[in-house]
Amino acid sequence: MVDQTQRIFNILTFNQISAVGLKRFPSDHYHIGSDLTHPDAILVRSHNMLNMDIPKSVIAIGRAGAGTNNIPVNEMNCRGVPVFNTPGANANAVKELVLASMLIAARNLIPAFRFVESLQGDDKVLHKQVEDHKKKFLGVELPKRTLGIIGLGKIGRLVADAAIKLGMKVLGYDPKITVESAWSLSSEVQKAHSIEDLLRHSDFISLHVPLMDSTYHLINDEMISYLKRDTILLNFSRDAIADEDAVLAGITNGKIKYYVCDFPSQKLQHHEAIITLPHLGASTQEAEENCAIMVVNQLMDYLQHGNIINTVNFPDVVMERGSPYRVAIANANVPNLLGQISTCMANAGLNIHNMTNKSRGEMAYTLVDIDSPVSENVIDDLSRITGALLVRYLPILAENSD
Ligand SMILES: NC(=O)c1ccc[n+]([C@@H]2O[C@H](COP(=O)([O-])OP(=O)(O)OC[C@H]3O[C@@H](n4cnc5c(N)ncnc54)[C@H](O)[C@@H]3O)[C@@H](O)[C@H]2O)c1
Ligand SMILES: O=C(O)CC[C@@H](O)C(=O)O
Repeated sequence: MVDQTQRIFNILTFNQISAVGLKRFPSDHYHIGSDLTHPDAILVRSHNMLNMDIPKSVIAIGRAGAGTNNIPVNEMNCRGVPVFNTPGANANAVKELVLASMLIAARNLIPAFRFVESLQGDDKVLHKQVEDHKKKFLGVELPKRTLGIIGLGKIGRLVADAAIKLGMKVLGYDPKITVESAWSLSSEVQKAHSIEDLLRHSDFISLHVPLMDSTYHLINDEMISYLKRDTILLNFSRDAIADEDAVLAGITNGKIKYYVCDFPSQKLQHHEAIITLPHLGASTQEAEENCAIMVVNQLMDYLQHGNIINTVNFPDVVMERGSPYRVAIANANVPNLLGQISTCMANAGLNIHNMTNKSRGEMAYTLVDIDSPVSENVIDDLSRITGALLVRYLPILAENSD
């Protein structure tokens, strides 16, 4: 029996994870490194894990950020491995970059800057060139213009708030909006009847949806055909949410004035109407720290106590410890699993102190606190139940257990 406060957890890191977060792992019980061979958990940002062999030892993945399209979530479902993320922890950073991008595009700042950089001659020549040519960079102001926001989650609603404060009208579209988002959304955000409605009536459009099958090429030729002329399109979500060929055609036919996005590609490079940034949305000191702290706290709570908060594949399940002997079971959401767990424990003469079970789609998760120690045989029996994907015994025996 391994006391969870005594054992060592190995955490494999991909990408640069803020030290402010990493140092929350107590160094006597957590080994952190980028070259560990038998990791218990992986900490990642944007590293592409889709075609990678994830060691069988991995029981959790923590994404220090929002998007999890770089992680094989379905494969992890089959293994009963939760994929954590950090909702909202970098939302303000993205919001600020979206605001900056709207202003940069509205005032033609990139071509204006390039123009000034290209000038040659003394100050007198320079000043003349500036005054002769500045009309080419005539911009527009934001108040009273309409910003259409697709996706009103953690980022979309912050962008909406900020745009309203700048005097813009905001149209929002999010058919899957959560109750929490709807409550925190400004009443000044107008609901678009459809995505076409939003596209037809916006001067600026900002995308804030996750990349999934249903959002792949959400912005395509047809959607671009609905745009007004000279729309400014902002994509700080993911590259594949907008079809690059459709965007390029939209620029050529005058529908799109600027495409500002966080995801460079060869097709998008060296184009006057395209501003790409090197995936900078979450790259602020504050966001990196917030994400790292949040994901590390969530991982530790899961590894030591089995609690689950903020995953993309499991329900939130948190139970205060009612006894030192806890079993955590990640299971498929199928009938009679709880009955089989209880029977297995009763057959072993174990008394259940407290138990919780929740499901989300195909996945479910069960925490059971037992009044007495649980033998390895019982854990083996539980693991053999059809649909039980990952069974962990998490006893805390030390006096000072936290
Ligand atoms: N550029 C960056 O560095 C950066 C940083 C953070 C997040 N992101 C990207 O932004 C995305 C959104 O982040 P978030 O924190 O706001 O996530 P979130 O989960 O809080 O919000 C996403 C919203 O999109 C909505 N949605 C889903 N499908 C939709 C559809 N077809 N049409 C309209 N709305 C739809 C959801 O209902 C949800 O409200 C992330 O998934 C990630 O890909 C990028
Ligand atoms: O980690 C990053 O720098 C980017 C994170 C961002 O794309 C996200 O989805 O949260």
